[in-house]
Amino acid sequence: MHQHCSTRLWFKNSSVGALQPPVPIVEEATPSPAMAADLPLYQLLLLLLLLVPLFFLLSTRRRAPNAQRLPPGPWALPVIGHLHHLAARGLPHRAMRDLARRHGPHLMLLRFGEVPVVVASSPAAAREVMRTHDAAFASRPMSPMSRLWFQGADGILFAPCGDAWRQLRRVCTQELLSARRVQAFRPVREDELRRLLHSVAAASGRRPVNLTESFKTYIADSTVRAIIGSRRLRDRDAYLRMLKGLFAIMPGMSLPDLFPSSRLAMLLSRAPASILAYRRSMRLIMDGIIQEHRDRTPAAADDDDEEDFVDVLLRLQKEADSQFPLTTENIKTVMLDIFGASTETSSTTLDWAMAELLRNPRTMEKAQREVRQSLAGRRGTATEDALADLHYLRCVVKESLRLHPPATMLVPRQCQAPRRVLGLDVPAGTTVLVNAWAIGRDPAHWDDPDRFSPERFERSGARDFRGADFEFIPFGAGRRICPGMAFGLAHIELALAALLLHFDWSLPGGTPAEELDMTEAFGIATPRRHDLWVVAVPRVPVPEN
Ligand code: HEM
Repeated sequence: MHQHCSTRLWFKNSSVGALQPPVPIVEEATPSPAMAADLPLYQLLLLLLLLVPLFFLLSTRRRAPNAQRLPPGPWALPVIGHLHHLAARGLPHRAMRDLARRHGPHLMLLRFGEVPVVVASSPAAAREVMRTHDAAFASRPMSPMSRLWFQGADGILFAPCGDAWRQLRRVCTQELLSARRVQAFRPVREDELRRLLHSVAAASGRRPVNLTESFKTYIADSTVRAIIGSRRLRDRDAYLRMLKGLFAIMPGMSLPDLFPSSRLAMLLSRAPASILAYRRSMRLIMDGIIQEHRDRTPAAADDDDEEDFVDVLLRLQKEADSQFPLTTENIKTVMLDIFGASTETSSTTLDWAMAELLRNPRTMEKAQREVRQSLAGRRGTATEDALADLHYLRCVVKESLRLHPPATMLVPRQCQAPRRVLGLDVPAGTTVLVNAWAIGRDPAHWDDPDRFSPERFERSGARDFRGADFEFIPFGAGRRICPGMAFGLAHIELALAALLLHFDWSLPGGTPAEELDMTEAFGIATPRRHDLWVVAVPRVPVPEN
């Protein structure tokens, strides 16, 4: 399949395809049969050389009714395909937006090594992929490195669409990340928030605080507590380092993933050995956690609301009917999936939101006014009951996710059966990326798209991110939409409200707001290039307990 697609693509974009038949020149150069008889041999050969490609071009055109109409794309090189276009243009979501503007504003076909990739860059194309043809595009590509990592226990995040994924998706939406379970973890969130506030308060007024690091700790500790019931994840820092290293290999850009049919790529690349080493070490940590949970007295996990994710998964493993048993390997993958999907996305969103507020002091003032008026007298701090009244704060979070969706290109999908999308053919097996970042900044759908303006979400009928408005899709849409939205937003809104309530904020050394560097870095959740160092001045005392 790959072979077939890439061959077509190369032909389509090769110089033969690009230089359309210059008809007048061909007509001038085409002699009559009588003339041909007088021509010397080399001129005849030249004529043949001109006519043969023309013949093929016309015969392809005549076959047009049955031929595939593939999405357009820029010119490709042999072997590497379009990778050079990306290498020359900085971060992938920006490079692909720029390429799409010139070559395929809705759909664009690229080739990464051997792998055909379609990029959807408009709300119309995103709607086709994630609503009209949702079932056909609901799978994920399984690259050689993913296969090595999962070894049959695919989990949920990167799992191809099938019965095993469906079962785990149900476990996620109905058990692990249901509204009731998110609510049950409220004391954990509030406790971790207190730690965050105390660490900021301890430094405030005296030295700048690294908020980027504080956010990472807050989200990671709260997520770990939800998963394993304790913040004592053995080898936590080593684990986080491994996760980072793993995500640097996994997004399909290693040599074996770019050339899946090549054994040489597998032999030359260091990725397979790294994947296996990470797999061994990370699963060892998971084994320890699972064993501890199995060894616990049943009474310890008796109360439904006290269960952590591992308790739930082990309970379901016992209860599950035998058609799709929940294997221990699968439980480990789900633990890793949830940790990986939750931590970077939520902490990066918090980081961007605070950075935008610092860069836009009037917006910061307005959000603080709302928070302080609304929370005045309520237990002296931010609690989750109060969040429902913070309409402007919610708009701040939405605007931040519009400008800085952590998953800029969502999570890759794969086309399972050939589909015609907006009049163009997407062959089965094609990887599909949706450029959510470009869609959120598209001037055809957003006024002044690069400006941070939460007010745009205050208007009635404003867009929402729950998968119905395809101009705004930071959590994706359709059957693979993020099931952790409520869990993530609960952390983000609570922390923002509390930080705006208790402190006033400025940049170290009196740096003017507009000089805050907002450059993005390459990373699994597209973080800011530099950590966010800030000065916090206490306004409302942080309660002791
Ligand atoms: C700001 C926070 C977050 C953002 C922006 C985000 C974004 C996304 C996106 C774009 C996808 C892919 C959707 C698609 O393919 O259409 C996704 C999938 C997923 N997310 Fe999130 N996410 C966030 C937080 C979380 C949290 C906190 C959790 C878990 C606690 C989580 C768990 C998952 C899982 C398990 C999937 C895979 C779903 C599947 O493939 O069926 N996410 N997320």
